[in-house]
Amino acid sequence: MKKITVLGSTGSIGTQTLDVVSMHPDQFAVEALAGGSNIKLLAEQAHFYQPKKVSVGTKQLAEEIRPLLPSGMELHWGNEGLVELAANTEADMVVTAVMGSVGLHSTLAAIEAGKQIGLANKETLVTAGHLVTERARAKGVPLLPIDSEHSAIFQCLNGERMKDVAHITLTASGGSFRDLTREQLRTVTVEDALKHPNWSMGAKITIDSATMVNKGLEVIEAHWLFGLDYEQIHVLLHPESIIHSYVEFQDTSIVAQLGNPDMRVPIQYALTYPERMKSPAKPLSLAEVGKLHFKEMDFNRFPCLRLACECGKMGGTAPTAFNAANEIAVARFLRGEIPFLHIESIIERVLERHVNVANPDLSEIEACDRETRSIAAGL
Ligand SMILES: NC(=O)C1=CN([C@@H]2O[C@H](COP(=O)(O)OP(=O)(O)OC[C@H]3O[C@@H](n4cnc5c(N)ncnc54)[C@H](OP(=O)(O)O)[C@@H]3O)[C@@H](O)[C@H]2O)C=CC1
Ligand SMILES: CC(=O)[C@@H](O)[C@H](O)COP(=O)(O)O
Ligand SMILES: [Mn+2]
Repeated sequence: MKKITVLGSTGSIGTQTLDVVSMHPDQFAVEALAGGSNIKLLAEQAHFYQPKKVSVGTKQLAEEIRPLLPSGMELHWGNEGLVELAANTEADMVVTAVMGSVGLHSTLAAIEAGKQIGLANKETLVTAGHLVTERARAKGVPLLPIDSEHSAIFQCLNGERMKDVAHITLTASGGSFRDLTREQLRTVTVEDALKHPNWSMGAKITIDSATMVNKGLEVIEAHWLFGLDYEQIHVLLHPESIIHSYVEFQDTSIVAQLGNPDMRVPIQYALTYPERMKSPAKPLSLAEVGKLHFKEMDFNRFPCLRLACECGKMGGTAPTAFNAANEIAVARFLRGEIPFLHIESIIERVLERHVNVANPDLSEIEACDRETRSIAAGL
């Protein structure tokens, strides 16, 4: 039995991770579950999966959930709760599925405790990729990608040598507004933005997909996961999200990973790696699909992708600032405080002011994250 801890168990990735666990009850057991504010769902999960520890977002929520939990179940809260569940259990793997750079400390704690990481929380690698990958290397801990594009690349690279890779291509659906002009983007609503054409995901990543920030975060994530130069990481528009990403080798051979858009496949691969098991996902029929479409990425239509790549290349605290500005701007958009196009202008203005710190340590990353959030909230 592989013991799994899920941080962010009440979210889109978290619930699908638990679906995968339920599909293979003889293979997986749940060791600990952390949610944020959805205490009703977390309590249900606690009764069903019987984890040893549970954590919620705040002390107040801990008081509210206590009577709903099985008696005697160990309960934690806040960032300390996430760290406790990440490090102090008998889990073999920690699935990092909280949203945002709040996941950084718990990911580092899980690595220090020698846990395998099933990595969905891409913001962690964007905000502090050099620290996370250095600690994972030092501890001999694998970072197993859950993000669909990175899982695809990981699968394409199986048994290959990195020196044979010419470049990789991350595919992008184009998001909710892919057919709109920039002029039309001025008046789009939150409701429209939350309708992703292919994937059902949490609110923040769905907005990131519409701004193309998601692909920018994924370029930086790929840089750290696969140790590739930014010039070797390409992005291609592919509206169907059937080819999840691909690798081109020095001899011009291309190896791609395909499937219907269903996150349970990459989640399960991270959990079972290097083995494969049956999945409830619908098998892909290329005959039914008929045609696939591709288009060059337009960096003027999607300026956030250009900004993210520039920050990635710059390194230091630039990606930290990019990520923090985006997290605040998206939260403000979702609350109805700013129009859609202000997400990118907030990121631009934050970056204009940003003073880059090269090779930052954890406290410098935290300071940049905190200060950027405060600036972005005031713009
Ligand atoms: N959804 C997807 O298909 C994909 C997601 N990802 C990445 O996976 C991560 C999760 O995404 P997704 O599942 O969509 O997001 P959701 O918003 O659906 O879920 C986020 C989870 O994190 C919890 N959470 C949020 N803030 C805190 C906090 N401060 N403390 C503790 N828990 C917290 C939420 O709890 P609660 O709801 O109880 O408040 C919820 O369980 C993101 O980094 C995203 O980029 C990557 C690829 C695909
Ligand atoms: C499912 C997944 O991995 C998301 O990150 C997805 O990639 C979003 O789609 P686009 O960013 O391509 O719209
Ligand atoms: Mn993705």
